[in-house]
This record gives sequence, structure tokens and C-alpha cells, in this order.
Amino acid sequence: MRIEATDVRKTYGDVTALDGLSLSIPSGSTFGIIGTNGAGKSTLFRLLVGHDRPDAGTVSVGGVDVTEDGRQVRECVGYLPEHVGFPDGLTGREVLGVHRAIRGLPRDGRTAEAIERVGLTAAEADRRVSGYSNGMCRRLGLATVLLPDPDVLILDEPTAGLDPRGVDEFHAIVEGIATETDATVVFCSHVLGEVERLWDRAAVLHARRVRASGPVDELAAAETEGAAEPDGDEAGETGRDGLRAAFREAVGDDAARRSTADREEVAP
Ligand SMILES: Nc1ncnc2c1ncn2[C@@H]1O[C@H](COP(=O)(O)OP(=O)(O)OP(=O)(O)O)[C@@H](O)[C@H]1O
Repeated sequence: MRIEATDVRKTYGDVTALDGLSLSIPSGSTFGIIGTNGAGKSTLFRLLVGHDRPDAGTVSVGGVDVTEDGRQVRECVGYLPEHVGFPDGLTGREVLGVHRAIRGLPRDGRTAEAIERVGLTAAEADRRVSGYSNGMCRRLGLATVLLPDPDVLILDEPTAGLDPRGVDEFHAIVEGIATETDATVVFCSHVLGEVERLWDRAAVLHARRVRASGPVDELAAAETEGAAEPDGDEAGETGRDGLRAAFREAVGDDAARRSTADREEVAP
């Protein structure tokens, strides 16, 4: 499903989180949003799933305006927020059972399928979540959003706090989902390495809007080739120099270099 955001503005009191943001995410793509802390990534995601409303502009998923029919959009979108909590006393499988029941989904084996898809063993699924590692919690969170077989997956920094092996394993799971389904996968991160490994296309969020967007190979290739001057500040599709410049501008030169190194560290 295609996702479109057009000239979106969102404020929280006197804080302007997004201003003039426009973004187009093609159906079936794996799309990364990269930006520093506070760039507005989570705000954008909340708008995409109708948990928040833009002050101006429009957001649509599969041609449906999210502000007009948020319910229809949420039925086909799986949204994993950055912070997810589970009731300590339940097992992973019970957590999934609760999610299945809340959504009114049938008992048709989808819980076991979701457990398998995220790489939890049956024994792990039957353990209480109070004993889960961060990586297991992330997998369980992903399993909860996979239950309804969503057309769109929106994952807000799902690898934050994972060690390099955990990041790699999580990427492999998401790659499997992207390959085996037609789902559009949108994922955000601070780390360029994650972009190169996982995504077809990416957008750099900076100064409350999309600073640049385009194919990831252009962004990543540009990053490893050295410095370049910015080529303008228009949002939307840009060439290699625009992506490279936007990424450096957003995260700073040192962070850009570290981000490239992070990619090498987590490479299999
Ligand atoms: N509920 C809220 N109330 C007030 N300000 C908010 C709220 N949500 C977000 N903001 C502000 O909006 C801006 C964008 O925040 P947002 O959480 O979307 O950024 P982010 O890119 O997801 O950051 P991070 O990488 O740290 O998660 C920040 O200045 C933040 O303080």
C-alpha cells in the first residue's frame, strides 16, 4: 500500500515537530526514515496510523485519508511503537492471545505462525515475559503486529538497545517478512548501517521536514565516497549529492562517520 504525506504540519504547544513535510512511500517498498533525536520520526509515525492528527496537510495510506477514516487504516497497518510494555504475569503466547482476541481475529494458527516468524521458540513463547530479554521483547512486539497480516508495517526504532547480533537477527526477520509478503515496511533509525542493510529507499528527516529521499544505494554509496556540498533544500526525490548532504546535515559529520562504521560492525 502506498503512503503519502503532503505538506504536513504538527505542533505540540509551542513545539513545532513537523512543518511542511511531504513524503511518498511506494507500495511494497522497505522504506527507512533516518533522523536525529527529536527530528519528528515518532510524530510522523503516529500521524500515519491516526494516533494523532496533523494541524495542516494530509496523510493517506492506500488512498485512504487517515484523518477521515483512521479505523480503516489501522486495520491494515501494523504499528510497533518505540516503547512497548507487556503484563509481567503473562507468557509470550498469552500476550499474543490477548492481542488476537482484542482484534477479534480467529483462532486459526496465526499465533503460532507469528511466533515462528519472529524466531521465538515454542519454549520461549511459553515463558513469562517478565523473564524476557530486550531482544525477545522486541520479537514479541513484532509478533503482536504481525497477527492480522498487515499490508503495512511501521516499526519505530525496533532495534534500539539491541547488541549487534540482536540487530542482525532482527534485520533478518524483517527481511524475511519483506521478501515473503507484499507488505510495505517503514522503519526508522539513527544509524546509516541499518539503512543500507535493510531498506530499498530512505528519507532523511531534518529541520521538521523531509530533507531528501531516494534509493538507499545512492545514499549509502555517497556516504562511503567522501564529502559533498548540499545541492539545495527541496524535499522529495533527489540525487546522490542531495542525499549525502542531507544525511550529513541532519546527523553531523562525526555521527555520519560513526554511522558508516556501525554498518561495518553489524555486517554479517
Ligand atoms: N506529546 C508531545 N508533547 C510535546 N512535545 C512533543 C510530543 N511528542 C513529540 N514532541 C516534540 O516533538 C519533536 C519531535 O519528537 P519525536 O518524538 O517525533 O522525534 P523523534 O525523531 O522520534 O525522536 P527520537 O529519535 O528521540 O525518538 C520533539 O521536539 C519532541 O520534544
